[in-house]
Amino acid sequence: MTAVTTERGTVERGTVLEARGLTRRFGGLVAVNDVSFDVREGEIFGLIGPNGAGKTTLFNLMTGLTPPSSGTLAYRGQKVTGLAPHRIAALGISRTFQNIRLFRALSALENVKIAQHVRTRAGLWAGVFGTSRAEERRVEDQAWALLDLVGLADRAGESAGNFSYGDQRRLEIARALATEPRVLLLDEPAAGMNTAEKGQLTAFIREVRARFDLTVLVIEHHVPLVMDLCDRVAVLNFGQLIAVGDPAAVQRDPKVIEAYLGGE
Ligand SMILES: Nc1ncnc2c1ncn2[C@@H]1O[C@H](COP(=O)(O)OP(=O)(O)OP(=O)(O)O)[C@@H](O)[C@H]1O
Repeated sequence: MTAVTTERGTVERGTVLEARGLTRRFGGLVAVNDVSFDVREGEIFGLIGPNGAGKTTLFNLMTGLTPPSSGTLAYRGQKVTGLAPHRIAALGISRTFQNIRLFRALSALENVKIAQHVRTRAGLWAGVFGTSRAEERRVEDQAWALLDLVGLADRAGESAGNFSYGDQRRLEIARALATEPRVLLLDEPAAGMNTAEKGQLTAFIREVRARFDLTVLVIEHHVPLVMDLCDRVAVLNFGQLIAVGDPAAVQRDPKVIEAYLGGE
């Protein structure tokens, strides 16, 4: 058990995710190389590293999109490596993507409602038996609440493809939250955001964590944002984990400085 300080105060929390020896090879390239770390319940855990370091591949291993060559990931003590992405999502691990994956022609509201169906009975049976009115109303109300949370309720009827990058990223977060996750993985949430939007992102992610009692993992290139936002930070370089710890200590770590300067 570890003490974690959140908006709700300091509490003792256990380990949510345990990565042990996660490795992924693509031909001769070892994109993720024997990576082990723990993520504690309720923390915001940053994943940084130079381009091509293996950050997205690690998220793909954790969410079942890419099977590991070796190694395991356990979620609350249960091994999840080997499970299909939808099974991992149903256990409570949800994510956004570096390359936004919205249904561009559909409205913001429809995008959130579709994501919710991963979780609802309606999702399983709607195609066969139709959906009950009460269920449909619950899905609709929850979708509106999520759009309100991400500040897009007044644009619920607009096509997602019309939104700015920043708004699309917020809509992606609403979609990820619609699956009622316990762990949320954000792949470069600030990418494409303007300075004002980036400035609001820290408060927004913290609010989302508190509201939904989440554990958050975030891949982010914008170092000031990572340092401000994260409780702990892990650094990947050429697929290997070279540092894990509190943001200030990681920033001072000679191995980390070398990795970043070496890449320039
Ligand atoms: N499906 C794949 N097939 C072959 N090589 C891949 C595949 N996916 C990733 N790679 C390679 O694995 C390495 C790690 O890529 P990855 O996208 O995980 O890095 P990253 O740290 O997320 O990079 P960035 O910060 O640029 O997004 C890169 O060399 C990449 O080219």
